Amino acid sequence: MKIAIGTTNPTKVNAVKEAFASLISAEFQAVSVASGVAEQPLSDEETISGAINRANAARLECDVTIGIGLEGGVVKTKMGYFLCNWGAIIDGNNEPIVAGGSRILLPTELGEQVFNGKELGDVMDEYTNQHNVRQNEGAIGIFTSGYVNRTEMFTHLSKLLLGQYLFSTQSGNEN
Ligand SMILES: O=P(O)(O)OP(=O)(O)OP(=O)(O)OC[C@H]1O[C@@H](n2cnc3c(O)ncnc32)[C@H](O)[C@@H]1O
Repeated sequence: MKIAIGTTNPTKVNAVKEAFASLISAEFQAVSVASGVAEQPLSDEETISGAINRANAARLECDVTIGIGLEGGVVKTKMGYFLCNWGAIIDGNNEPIVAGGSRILLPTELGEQVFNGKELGDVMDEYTNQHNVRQNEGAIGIFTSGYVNRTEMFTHLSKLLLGQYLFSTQSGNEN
C-alpha cells in the first residue's frame, strides 16, 4: 500500500511510519502541502480542516491510495488554553476518517500569546530557549517532562486513524 503524508515534520512522519509498521507493510512519501487553514489553527474545527486538507493534498500530489494529514492547534475553553491535535486519513472513495490526539492544558500566558497572534512553535522556542521544539519533543513533551513526546502522541493518533480505516474497509462498514 502506498501512503502519502502531508508534511515533512519528522515528528509526524516518524509517527505515521511507527503506527503503520506494526500492522501493514506500506511505502511512504512525505510531502510538504498547504493546510488550507491559518498557520496557527485556533479551534478544533480549524485544526480538523487542516488535517483533512493536508491528507487530501498529499494523496493527490503523490497519486497514491491513501493520504494522511496531522495538524496541531490551540483551543480556548472556560478551563484555559489546551493544546489540540487532529488527524485525517483519506482514500478518495469514502468520507475522511478523523481522530483526535491528546490534549493538555497550556500555561495561560502562553495560550494568550497564541491567541494574540503568535504561533505556538515560536512561543515554545522562546519559553524553553530551545530551537525547533515543534520538530522535536513538542509542547506536549516539554509539559510532560519528556514522558510523552510529540512523536508518541502522533503515533497514538495515527493508530486511531489506521484502526478506524481498517474497520471501515471491512465489508459492510464503508461509510
Ligand atoms: O511542518 P508542519 O507539518 O506544518 O508542522 P508544524 O508543527 O509546523 O505545524 P502544525 O500545523 O502541526 O501546528 C500549527 C502551529 O502550532 C504549533 N504547534 C502545534 N503543536 C505544537 C507542539 O506540540 N509544540 C510546538 N508547537 C506546536 C506549530 O509549530 C505551528 O506553529
